Amino acid sequence: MTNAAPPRKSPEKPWRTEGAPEEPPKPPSGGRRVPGGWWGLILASLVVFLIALLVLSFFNEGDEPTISYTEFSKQVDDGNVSKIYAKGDAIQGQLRKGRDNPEGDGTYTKFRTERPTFADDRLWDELTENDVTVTAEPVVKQRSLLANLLISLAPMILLVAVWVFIARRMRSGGLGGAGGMLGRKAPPKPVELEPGQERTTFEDVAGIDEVAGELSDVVDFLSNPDAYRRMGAKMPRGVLLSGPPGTGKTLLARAVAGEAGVPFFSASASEFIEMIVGVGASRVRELFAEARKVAPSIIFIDEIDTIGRARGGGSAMGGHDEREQTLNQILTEMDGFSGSEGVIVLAATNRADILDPALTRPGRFDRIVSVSPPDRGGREAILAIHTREIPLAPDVDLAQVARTTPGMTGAELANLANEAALLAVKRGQEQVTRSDLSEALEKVQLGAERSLVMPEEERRRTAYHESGHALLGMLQPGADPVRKITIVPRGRALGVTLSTPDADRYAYTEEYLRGRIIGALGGMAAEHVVYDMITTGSENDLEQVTIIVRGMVARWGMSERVGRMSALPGDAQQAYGLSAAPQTLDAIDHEMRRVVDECYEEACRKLRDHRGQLDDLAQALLENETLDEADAYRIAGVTRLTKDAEG
Ligand SMILES: Nc1ncnc2c1ncn2[C@@H]1O[C@H](COP(=O)(O)OP(=O)(O)OP(=O)(O)O)[C@@H](O)[C@H]1O
Ligand SMILES: [Zn+2]
Repeated sequence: MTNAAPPRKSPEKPWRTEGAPEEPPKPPSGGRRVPGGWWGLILASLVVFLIALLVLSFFNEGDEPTISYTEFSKQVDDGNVSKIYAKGDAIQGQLRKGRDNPEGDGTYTKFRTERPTFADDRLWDELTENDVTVTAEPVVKQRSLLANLLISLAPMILLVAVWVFIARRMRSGGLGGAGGMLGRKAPPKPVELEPGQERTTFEDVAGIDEVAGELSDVVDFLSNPDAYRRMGAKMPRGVLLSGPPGTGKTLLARAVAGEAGVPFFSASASEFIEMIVGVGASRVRELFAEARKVAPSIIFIDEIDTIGRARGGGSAMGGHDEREQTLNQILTEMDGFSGSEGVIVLAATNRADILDPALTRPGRFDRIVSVSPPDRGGREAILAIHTREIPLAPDVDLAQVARTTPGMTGAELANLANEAALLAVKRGQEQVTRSDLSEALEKVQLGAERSLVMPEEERRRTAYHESGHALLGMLQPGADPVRKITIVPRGRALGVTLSTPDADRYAYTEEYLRGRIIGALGGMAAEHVVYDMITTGSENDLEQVTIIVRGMVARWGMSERVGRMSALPGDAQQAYGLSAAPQTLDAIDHEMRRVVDECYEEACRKLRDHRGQLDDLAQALLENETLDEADAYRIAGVTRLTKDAEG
């Protein structure tokens, strides 16, 4: 499906309260790797600095020892000192010839010392009495004219050198000049397609058939460019694959190349960005040149949003100019295609909404293909692909696994299959069984178990916290069924309650969203109702609540007072610098608080009304640690409200 209109919301991840660890947040784009060139520059400056130091020390021979003021005083009294330089209280001096080895430890002829400010001596008189030549100022030894010149000019020379250096890089695009010194990376290498080698095809991609279909004419063109050329037909130059992480965008691009049997060049946009302006652009140039040499071919650029985000938006580090130059170079290269050259650029992003409109203009990435997480059938097919090489026990039902994994992406499913296989190996089995799969699923969904000995008191409180989530989830009409409750610490969480929908969900009602807020507040409410106190254990819950309520009030028009508009920016608007008026922000704040307060009150009230069931659940959790769906509903005495829509 080519999406001109905003895409429907894709099915959401199963939600969990006290969520197990999410993927670690990616660092802000733009600066995601330490640019090699920058290090080179630092190294160069260091070398220059060292040389300067060497030159200096050459002119500044001999380090005088520092002696105590007492000794100095004595030397003066003994008439050993011939002359001194003084600046403030710092004194440098020289001994008379032949008097250089006065008593014991010293073999110095020159020295320095510091006169204590409180020294209440008659230094001047002593000096004159003993015939010492006194010179005030330059404490620093007189240097030759040349050395002085060098020192004063050194920073200037350094600056100019750096400037010339950067300018050269810019002009030569990093190809000539001192390029080698900066450890420039080799241009991206194509993935060779040797006859014997197994190549990725559409067979390896499942669950996104309509997307593969959309790309089939690209394959057609690549495998037979002459036919298109004769007809004078123009192919799209760029196709943008847009979708959440792990949905198989890279896999698809590879499959297109594999199907057509053409070379595949892949690069991640963040690799282009260097601190030094011009390097990214030159890398782009090289990449396209390579691809043209062996055309027809495919260039795949991952994370295109790193360089392709709309201008004027909040710029990340990594240099605005560099990003813009790299982007411009890509656009220029794409404009440069005559369309029949046979180089097609596929790019991937999970943030199509923030892309610079220049990228999606006709003749560039004018075809946007959105890749969504797979539906139930798709999940089953993906599981089948990733268990092709895994011996499955007869009790394994992939359709059933697919039913219990709404929202999971291809990458997550691949991971699930692998985890199950690992478990089977660990247990010394010949085949992967149903129970391996369900345990692997638990691990993937809830996070890995942690062996953590919890004080009894805290275990109890956790049991009530999770029971609060679970009971409210079960009581809420239309809420996602509770699948699992556990007080075994997992990931960063002390306990987890997992709810997943029966069927894939695409849009949400206000009632459902309120239900989710109430459920998410259930943990805190239970602690409040049972212990009359709250703990820090609800941080993650509150984050979820905030995200949902912000959406309801400021983006989905569910508050009368704020009105039917997207008042708070989504990223697209942020990129264009739109933001709400102060009064609107006030109203949003007020409304968000109101909704959350209402939900919290309702959560507490419901838990008080159903205190018996709450106690039963908590007790069962303390005894069993983990409850599955059937147990949970039975113990709470709640009838399952939703029907299994898909199975
Ligand atoms: N539709 C699918 N069919 C089969 N396998 C899939 C599918 N989607 C993902 N996978 C599996 O997940 C892996 C990771 O997917 P891939 O790297 O292509 O995702 P992506 O969308 O490019 O992710 P990202 O945005 O993080 O780069 C693939 O190598 C493949 O094993
Ligand atoms: Zn919680």
